[in-house]
Amino acid sequence: MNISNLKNVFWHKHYIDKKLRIMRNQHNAFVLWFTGLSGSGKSTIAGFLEHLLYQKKINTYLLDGDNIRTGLCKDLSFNIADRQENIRRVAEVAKLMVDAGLLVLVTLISPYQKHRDQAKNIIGKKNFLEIFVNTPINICKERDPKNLYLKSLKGEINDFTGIQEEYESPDSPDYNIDGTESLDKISKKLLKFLYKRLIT
Ligand SMILES: Nc1ncnc2c1ncn2[C@@H]1O[C@H](COP(=O)(O)OS(=O)(=O)O)[C@@H](OP(=O)(O)O)[C@H]1O
Ligand SMILES: Nc1ncnc2c1ncn2[C@@H]1O[C@H](COP(=O)(O)OP(=O)(O)O)[C@@H](O)[C@H]1O
Repeated sequence: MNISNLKNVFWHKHYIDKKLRIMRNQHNAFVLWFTGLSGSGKSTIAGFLEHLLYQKKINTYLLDGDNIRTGLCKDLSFNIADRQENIRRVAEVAKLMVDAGLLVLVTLISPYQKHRDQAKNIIGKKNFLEIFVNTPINICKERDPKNLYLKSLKGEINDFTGIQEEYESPDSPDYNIDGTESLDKISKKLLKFLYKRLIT
């Protein structure tokens, strides 16, 4: 980023702010950043959890990697620089959504700790929870609902996470999900973890 672009730009503080929105929503707003291998269960778990939260009248939005890559990030590839830019853009959007009073669920592979830390810095440490969907790669390969592991093993994809490209497990995630447990068990435990954090 060229800092000089911001020389003549001034932040405008608006009257309706996060504090007022949180008061009206009656729950806190922050980001749950789900990271894990392809096939680990990120989208399924976040979607299941969002359904439960909806029933409890929690205002949410789910930013899903595959979906975001059809619009906001459709110009980006899977090389390291583009993955970083993908994560940066999603972090900026998530930050706005937190300001809008939402509980934001982000599901991106986000394979590098450095990029996840950058997302945390953009969003703000107190509004960011790193959730590791910890599923062994052999199980992800067995699941392979989109045949992406198969394609990368056949050489049809050459930069697939976990095959040609690395996945760095989080150093110290805020929450660890055993991705081999049932969805029901995973989401009940997650709800319990979230409960006190959602209270205003
Ligand atoms: N080369 C390569 N590596 C990893 N993933 C690939 C690749 N090519 C396509 N896909 C599909 O893109 C989804 C991951 O996109 P993300 O935006 O989450 O990736 S990243 O955070 O920028 O690394 C990923 O979705 P999930 O399987 O849900 O994780 C795949 O469907
Ligand atoms: N806890 C779970 N137990 C069994 N299967 C699961 C579980 N979570 C996800 N799955 C299945 O695994 C596959 C990959 O899940 P998905 O949510 O698409 O992963 P990701 O978003 O990390 O790529 C899907 O077919 C999904 O139904």
